[in-house]
Amino acid sequence: MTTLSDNITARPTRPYAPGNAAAPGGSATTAPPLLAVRDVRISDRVADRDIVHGVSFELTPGRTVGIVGESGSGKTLTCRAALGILPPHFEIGAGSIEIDGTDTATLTAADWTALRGATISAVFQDPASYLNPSIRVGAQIAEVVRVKKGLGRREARHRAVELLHAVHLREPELVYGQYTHELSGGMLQRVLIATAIAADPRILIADEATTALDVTVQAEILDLLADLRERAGLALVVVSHDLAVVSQLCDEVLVMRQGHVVERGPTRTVLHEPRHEYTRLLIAEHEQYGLDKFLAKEDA
Ligand SMILES: Nc1ncnc2c1ncn2[C@@H]1O[C@H](COP(=O)(O)OP(=O)(O)OP(=O)(O)O)[C@@H](O)[C@H]1O
Repeated sequence: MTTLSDNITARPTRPYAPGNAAAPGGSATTAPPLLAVRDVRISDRVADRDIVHGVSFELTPGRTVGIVGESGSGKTLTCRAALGILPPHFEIGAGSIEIDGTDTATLTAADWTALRGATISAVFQDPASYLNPSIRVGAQIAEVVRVKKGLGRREARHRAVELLHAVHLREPELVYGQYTHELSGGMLQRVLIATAIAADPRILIADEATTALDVTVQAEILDLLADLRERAGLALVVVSHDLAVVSQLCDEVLVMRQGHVVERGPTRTVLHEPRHEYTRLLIAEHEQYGLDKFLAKEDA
């Protein structure tokens, strides 16, 4: 069976060379950033206050940036800004976001609709709330393929089954015909990932995508994301409050607190030699959850 990865790698994309991708922080690189977030400030117009006070990062194909920090620190708003889906009374007050070289400030609503799914996509926590309970999950994926890729019904169905296979769901034909209430949390998260990658995006934002899952399923989903990144050159933004998740997946990490990036750098450096007191606190809090294990693995 043809897998998603086969299909994605077969299409002409910018070259992805794991060894020569940009060093975190953006030094020597051949690939221009797919996503460039430059000193973005996000404000709440109703409350008349700034919520995010200047976030910057660049993401090239095959690379992963992690955003960690306490609840309410602005991680999700930053992602929503990159997806063009800020809540109604929020706005980007300063800075810029470029997706594949295009300043998103110039995009119309129709441009955004075309871009989302096809270039930048996202997976959030609580997959059930993003899927329609009364439509078979496979049909929901097929619909994305039909609308975004312009395939006919039969091809879209075939592609949806391929995608279910690509996210390592066993018996994808069977899963295709199931409803959300028939699937476990881990299966639903895989279905949501399949939906998110259905139109072959180049950037995938995973915002607390594994938070609600038990440890084993979480590890499987993280492996799946890493696999998609390696095989398809996906660029990933991983938002998590869990440093173990970040240490496993991310090349670079931003630590946010109260809307500020208090520390950023290569993941290993930040986690091994934290400079900011808040990062040290986060690390201390996480030690009991097995962060040591991942750090040891990276050192090996
Ligand atoms: N739709 C909204 N309406 C009002 N306030 C909001 C909304 N979305 C976010 N906020 C506020 O903006 C701030 C940043 O929220 P954001 O969701 O980005 O935080 P976060 O770092 O992702 O937190 P968490 O880890 O809990 O998801 C918080 O104070 C939050 O209450």
